Amino acid sequence: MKKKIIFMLFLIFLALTIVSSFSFLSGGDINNHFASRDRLLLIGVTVFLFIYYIKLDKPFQYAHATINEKKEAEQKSNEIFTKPKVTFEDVAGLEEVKEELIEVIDFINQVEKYQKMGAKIPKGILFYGPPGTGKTLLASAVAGETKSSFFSASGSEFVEKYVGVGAKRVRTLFEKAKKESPSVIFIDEIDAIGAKRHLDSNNEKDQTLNQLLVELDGFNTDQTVVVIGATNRLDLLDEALLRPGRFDRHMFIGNPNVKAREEILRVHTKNKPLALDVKIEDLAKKTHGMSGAHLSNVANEAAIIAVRENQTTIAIKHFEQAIERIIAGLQVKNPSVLLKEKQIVSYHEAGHALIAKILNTDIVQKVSIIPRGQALGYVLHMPQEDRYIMTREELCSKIMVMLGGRAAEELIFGHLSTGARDDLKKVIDITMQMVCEYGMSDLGYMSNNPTMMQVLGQDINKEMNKIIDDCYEITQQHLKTYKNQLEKVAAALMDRETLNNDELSELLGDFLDEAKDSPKPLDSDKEMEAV
Ligand SMILES: Nc1ncnc2c1ncn2[C@@H]1O[C@H](COP(=O)(O)OP(=O)(O)OP(=O)(O)O)[C@@H](O)[C@H]1O
Ligand SMILES: [Zn+2]
Repeated sequence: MKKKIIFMLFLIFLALTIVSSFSFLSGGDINNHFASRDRLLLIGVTVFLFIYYIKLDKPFQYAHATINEKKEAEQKSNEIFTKPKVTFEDVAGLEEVKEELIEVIDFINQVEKYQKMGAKIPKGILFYGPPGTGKTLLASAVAGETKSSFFSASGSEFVEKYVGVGAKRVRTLFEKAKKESPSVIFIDEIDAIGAKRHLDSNNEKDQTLNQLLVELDGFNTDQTVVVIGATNRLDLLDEALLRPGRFDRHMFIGNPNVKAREEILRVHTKNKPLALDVKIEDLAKKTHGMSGAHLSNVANEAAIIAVRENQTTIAIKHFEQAIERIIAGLQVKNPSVLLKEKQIVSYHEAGHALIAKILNTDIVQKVSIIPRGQALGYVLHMPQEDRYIMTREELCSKIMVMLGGRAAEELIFGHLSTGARDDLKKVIDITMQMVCEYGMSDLGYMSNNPTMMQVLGQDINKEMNKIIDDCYEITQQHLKTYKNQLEKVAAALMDRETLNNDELSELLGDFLDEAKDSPKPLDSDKEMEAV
């Protein structure tokens, strides 16, 4: 309204200015003092009205919008919470993680019991692992099991263009969660706010992260709020976030093995009419490398295909079509390539595990052919004790374990594959240190000094190759001697996809039964050896 009036006034004054100028140009009296002063006044007022109108139209309005937008951004989403009905029964597989979470659940359910003993509630839990593996599902199951209020947010929701808004939203979220306690706050994609703070220092993001840290440090013991963060990239997170008292419990949520895939498929076909020819065990075998989300998709797609074909039940062919469709979407290789690759990876990992057993190096905690990150399979080692000093023999043993994969492939298939790339990188790193830092070669003492390294380049190479060749030969010998065992382990991996230390020992019988210690719970200190 105001804008309109100003605009009208502006038009009137503009018209007056034009008329007066016109009369002046067409021979009005130049010396008329009043007329000339009036004209100037007219022009002045017109210009003023024009500027006022423009200002009213643009910057004022923008400022207004900014405040509104900012307010809106502050209030956005995260006050909404639910009371999930999901329980651990709906989460298939992931037994180790569920076991660890039971402790947290017990804590929430019986706070007083723990408080009496002066125990503090575990505040921050971090789920990490590939997408679609059930991190969100698991977090809502924790809330479901404890009848807690469930606040779900995504890290990216906190990333705002206005400084302070993200931080304010974090604060409101925690305030609300405390009010609705017991609560579980789930922050997906936590790396969006919790990424390392160095390089691209972004004021708004830093403020948000700082606020999150303040909140994590800030609850009292009488407020039962558990925060679960999830990320696909643990390595991106700022260390401050991972410190004790904050997100100090890290749980890897990986892709399911064959048994877990079977269970997930059972969960997702529970309420679907299946034809008699559907064998879930077989479907599980055909879906190697898929995540829980893919499997839930397979079940849904199969149902859709069956409906489209006017069937009353879902048959195996519908599942097969669904699997093909999802595999095509994933651009995964066709099943026959997949099978061949699975075989190579099985022997490769079996090679690592067997050599580790023979040489009695670190405890093999788990050997698996489930893809993880870039790796097609992996062996998890658990150092037997904290080591600060290693002998030459021990370093050689480490190298041999790493070469075990490649040696097994060569022994069984007669050819080498690209799968040992990461192993070789690590082998080269260790040998380089042995030669150049620890003086463990015929070159004797030498320091890691660039000039010396340049002069001795060729010799260093020769010494390194000598060590690697020697180690490789011994590794091959071992695998030849224990080829039966190698085949046993590889076959078990083909079938079960993961073996823990006990299963491995059982499989190998009395064969060098040295690794008696039972596996310890997962933690981030373990060494992971990629294919
Ligand atoms: N272990 C599982 N048991 C049953 N269903 C599962 C499991 N894992 C995944 N799913 C199915 O996949 C869907 C997606 O899983 P969810 O959103 O929990 O994965 P996520 O790990 O949080 O993924 P992202 O990292 O992409 O956020 C779930 O809703 C569920 O249907
Ligand atoms: Zn390997």
